[in-house]
Amino acid sequence: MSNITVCARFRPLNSKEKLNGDADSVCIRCIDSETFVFKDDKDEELTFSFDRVFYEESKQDDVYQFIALPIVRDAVNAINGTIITYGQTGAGKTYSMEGPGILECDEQKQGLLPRVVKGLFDSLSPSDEEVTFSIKLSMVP
Ligand SMILES: Nc1ncnc2c1ncn2[C@@H]1O[C@H](COP(=O)(O)OP(=O)(O)OP(=O)(O)O)[C@@H](O)[C@H]1O
Repeated sequence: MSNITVCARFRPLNSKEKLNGDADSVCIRCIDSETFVFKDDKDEELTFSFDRVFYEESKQDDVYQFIALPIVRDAVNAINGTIITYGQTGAGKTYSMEGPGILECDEQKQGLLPRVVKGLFDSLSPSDEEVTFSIKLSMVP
């Protein structure tokens, strides 16, 4: 796998979109876990491939396991990693990163940030007394 992993995630329709009948205009057709077909407004079909495509039913943990866990494992070995979300407003960037809320108690709904913090501490080996870890957290308000 290359050093850069690029994924696409589709969120489910929200209640307003369902009421509007937007389900009929969904223009994405799943091929497999790496490829989907997008039908444009001229009914032309375009095929897109990514390292992984997360469809509507994808779980927060699926996203964590594929995208973030390798980075967490590398971080413990002093290898830098970055996760960037990109998409139009309402696409689901915050949901993927934080979950429905940063203080979300339902573990299944927790996004990448709380999972990464937990994964990081779970990955530190307390048995090796020769190694010390320094963990710093900074946030841009
Ligand atoms: N995978 C998902 N499953 C369920 N709900 C989702 C999912 N992704 C997003 N949502 C919901 O869709 C709405 C918009 O998502 P979110 O706020 O994450 O978008 P955003 O890309 O961060 O938007 P903005 O750029 O405007 O901040 C929220 O109500 C969120 O809970």
